[in-house]
Amino acid sequence: AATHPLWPQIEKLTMEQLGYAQQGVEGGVWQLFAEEGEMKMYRRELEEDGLVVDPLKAVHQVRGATAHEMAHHFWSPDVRFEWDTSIEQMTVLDRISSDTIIFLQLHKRVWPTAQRDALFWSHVRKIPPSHPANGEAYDTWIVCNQSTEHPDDPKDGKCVRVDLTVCFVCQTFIDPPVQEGEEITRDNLLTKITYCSVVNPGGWAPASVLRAVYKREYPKFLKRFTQYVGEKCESQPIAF
Ligand SMILES: CC(C)(C)c1cc(CCc2ccccn2)cc(-c2ccc(S(=O)(=O)CCO)cc2)c1
Repeated sequence: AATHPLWPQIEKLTMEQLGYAQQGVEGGVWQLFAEEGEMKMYRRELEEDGLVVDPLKAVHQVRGATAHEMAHHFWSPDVRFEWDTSIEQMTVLDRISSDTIIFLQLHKRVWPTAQRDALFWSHVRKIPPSHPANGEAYDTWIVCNQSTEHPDDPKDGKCVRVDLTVCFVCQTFIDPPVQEGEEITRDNLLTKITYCSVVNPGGWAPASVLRAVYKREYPKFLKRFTQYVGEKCESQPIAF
């Protein structure tokens, strides 16, 4: 896989997105627009040639599942339909390697906008702790989704292509800490999640509609996804 032509871009963007996700939301740049329990969703108002592109950053923390389990289920094509209610069709155009897939997905139409699709590579990777000394015991996991081209792109012009850059970064902490030799149970797992997305809708869509979709859909999506993974994993052995 390291020889694939996309590899340098995948490597570069994944590490850039990791840095971006780990930046705080201080400084007044980010506007808190939704808060539900541990989940906080921020956005920046940004328009590109009259289109709403509003970068989004959501932070959440959940108990009972690991960063590995969260990232795997976010990346895996096998379970995409179980949690992502915004898509109508999904095709795996290419498997670049065991951790990188090229997806083509058709999203459900959102009235009154035209139907949209997305073609992107999706890469999942674990990042070893950078400061194992100060108790940062577990790996950080990241999924990075980036729009790309592909020879099998149907390009039938039937719908509008969105341009997206998405990253989903998670890290697990053992909280409360367990004593030496004591078994870690799912009750000890605390996973912090940062979800960042910049999606150019790719064609005319009223700012009011897009912003309404953001406000409505994104909080639901992240809550639904994390609940789905928690329920799916609760009876399984813990995958760190
Ligand atoms: C609303 C907007 C941000 C522009 C938007 C519009 C549409 C297309 C559907 C749609 C929605 C609303 C208005 C028009 N079209 C899709 C997405 C989108 C695609 C992918 C991902 S992902 O995190 O990679 C999970 C894999 O599916 C998240 C969001 C976003």
